[in-house]
Amino acid sequence: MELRIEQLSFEYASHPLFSQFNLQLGNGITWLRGENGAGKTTLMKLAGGALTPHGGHIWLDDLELQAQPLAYRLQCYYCGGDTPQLPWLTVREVLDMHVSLYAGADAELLNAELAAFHLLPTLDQPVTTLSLGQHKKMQLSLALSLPVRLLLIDEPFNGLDVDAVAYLRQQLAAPERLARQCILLTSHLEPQLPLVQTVQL
Ligand SMILES: Nc1ncnc2c1ncn2[C@@H]1O[C@H](COP(=O)(O)OP(=O)(O)OP(=O)(O)O)[C@@H](O)[C@H]1O
Repeated sequence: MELRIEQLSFEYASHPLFSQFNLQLGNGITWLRGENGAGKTTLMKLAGGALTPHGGHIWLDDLELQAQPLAYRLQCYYCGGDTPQLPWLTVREVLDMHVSLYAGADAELLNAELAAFHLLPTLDQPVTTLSLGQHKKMQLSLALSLPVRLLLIDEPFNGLDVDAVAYLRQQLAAPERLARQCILLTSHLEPQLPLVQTVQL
């Protein structure tokens, strides 16, 4: 599996960020580094199809984002620090929506992740009532269980309690996962994970 970004350009109104930018990632974990404001989150959103490039091409294997945007997006999951997109839903409804969107999603696997993160008691709460750390755990439960080829995780360990950090490290480092998924993560601290590549922005 491979993520390929070629000749990418992107700018915010007053802020050029990427010009003729290239990146190629294979299976396993890539650590995306860079100072505050370097563009790490923006790059992850571009790679996940949440932002549209102003130029260039992005492929996941033979799927080109611009040519097959829906099919491409269904092979990615972006786990960011954003607040809930659909604030009127319960936690269960947010999760169900993802399970029904992603073909092959395994509800039992998702349940196991929710249990590991101690989120089962929260399922019927409005998603807006989750704490920051619980919201992160909900997103991480999806990240760890959805059958996607590309995982994009912004600051995976921020806001997590000690047990959750240890659990997440163990899950991300599982050899079976590293062999089948391309994982791009940002972290200001050394992630202490088996890395295949470090990219400095
Ligand atoms: N929606 C937006 N509109 C305008 N400018 C933006 C927007 N989002 C981000 N930026 C700007 O783009 C630059 C890159 O932001 P981005 O969030 O990608 O950086 P980052 O490397 O993830 O930073 P950090 O390490 O602080 O999270 C920053 O200067 C930021 O102010």
